Amino acid sequence: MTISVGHNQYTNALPLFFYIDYDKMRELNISFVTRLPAELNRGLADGKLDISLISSFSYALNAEKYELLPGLSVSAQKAVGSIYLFSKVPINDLNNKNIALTNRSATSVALLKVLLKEFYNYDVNYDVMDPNVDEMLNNHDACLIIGDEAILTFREKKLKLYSYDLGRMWSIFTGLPMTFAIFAVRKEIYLQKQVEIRLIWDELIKSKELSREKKFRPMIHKIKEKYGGDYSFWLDYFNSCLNYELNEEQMAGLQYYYELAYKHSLIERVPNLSPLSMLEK
Ligand SMILES: C=C(O[C@@H]1C=C(C(=O)O)C=C[C@H]1O)C(=O)O
Repeated sequence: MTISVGHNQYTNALPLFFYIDYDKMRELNISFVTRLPAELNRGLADGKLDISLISSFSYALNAEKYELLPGLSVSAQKAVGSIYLFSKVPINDLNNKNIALTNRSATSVALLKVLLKEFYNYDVNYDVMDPNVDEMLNNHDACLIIGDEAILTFREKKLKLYSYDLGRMWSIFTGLPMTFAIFAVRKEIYLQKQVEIRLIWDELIKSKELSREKKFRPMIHKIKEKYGGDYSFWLDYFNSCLNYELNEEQMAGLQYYYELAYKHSLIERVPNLSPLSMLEK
């Protein structure tokens, strides 16, 4: 039986995947499937994927079927650099307005709803759309875009629109980091395939550590060919904005996010946040 691993195609996730030994994985019948976050969330929930980087919000919706892997996440200490609310008007004028949401996210969509309800007490009309800023703003006052599209939009539009980094907003209001994505494995697969899941986890941890040791240099070289930008911009993104750990600090941020999502009826219960301890080194 092949094990299908979900690989997030956005640049933010690259440090977790860049140094994986894909030849070794293939020999072990482990295949990597590259998709956008919303597709990975669906794939793991439907059982098309066995283990995946998924939106932390999606974990809350399916926690009874999943196990959480330790030591891996896509988090931001403060500003995240790729999750923006772009707005025609200042955020203080967004009450009762229309906001378009990217259809590629789960965590950030719920995070925006939490932030605008809990800390601004706004009522907002939301519509989910493809992440094209011009189309989104055609009929809406603001839009939420994540990932590579957000990085490129910020670069092009930053002088014309108000932009709000959701990681920064979360940090200002709560003093906590925000965890956007985590690694989950389906419980039934974990029970059958503990050895292989452990091997995959080792590779992900190795990739995370090597990426940091090499100062993200080889991967930035590749990213620049596709997206431009200079080394210091991308280094800042990987090094200062993003964080790939899942330690107590990230867990505290995630726990509070879930509590607020529950308070505002976005999830039915706050999930249990206990990563698989047997996997720890
Ligand atoms: C930092 C990011 O993290 C992510 C945000 C996600 C979400 O909002 O559901 C899911 C996975 C990550 O890609 C980003 O996409 O910009």
